[in-house]
Amino acid sequence: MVTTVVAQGTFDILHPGHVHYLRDAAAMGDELVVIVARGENVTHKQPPILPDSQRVAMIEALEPVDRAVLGHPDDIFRPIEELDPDVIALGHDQHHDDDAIQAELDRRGIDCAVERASAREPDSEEELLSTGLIIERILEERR
Ligand SMILES: Cc1cc2nc3c(=O)[nH]c(=O)nc-3n(C[C@H](O)[C@H](O)[C@H](O)COP(=O)(O)O)c2cc1C
Ligand SMILES: Nc1ncnc2c1ncn2[C@@H]1O[C@H](COP(=O)(O)OP(=O)(O)OP(=O)(O)O)[C@@H](O)[C@H]1O
Repeated sequence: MVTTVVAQGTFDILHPGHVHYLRDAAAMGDELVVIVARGENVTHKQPPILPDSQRVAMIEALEPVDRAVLGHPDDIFRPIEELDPDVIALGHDQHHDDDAIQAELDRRGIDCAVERASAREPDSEEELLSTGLIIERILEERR
């Protein structure tokens, strides 16, 4: 039986931390589907610069990813119901509460584990493993 893993995030300006996360998530099962957050739903930090369709296309082009889909506008569990994954791989710093997600999966009758992916640390002082930090660097150096 094929096991499906779901990863999710904004993925605005791509960097090696994203690749690490998606490789880690892919290693948790046989196929990896990525739910890309709608820009309108990214309210806990600055919204993405790049449009939804461009972020989906870039994630789908990455080697560990089998499929990328744009998230639902109102109900983040709707795509999960449709995809029926075996594992949800949360990013190491994603603000979602693991137990709350597990409780909602149970409530909806979805048999799925919730795991945390590992973090990748910068391998040099110059490396920027955060979209927010890349944008800060651009604003500092390209005014
Ligand atoms: C299990 C799960 C499912 C999600 N599904 C959606 C979705 O359908 N639509 C959406 O806009 N965001 C969805 N999100 C939220 C975003 O992927 C994301 O967590 C957040 O908006 C972006 O912030 P981040 O990149 O800091 O994680 C989901 C998150 C989780 C944990
Ligand atoms: N250095 C990293 N190591 C491992 N995972 C990462 C790293 N950076 C981002 N991720 C993961 O990639 C996913 C998408 O990240 P997101 O789009 O929020 O980018 P980000 O670079 O963390 O952005 P920002 O720093 O602006 O919040 C999240 O699940 C996050 O945990």
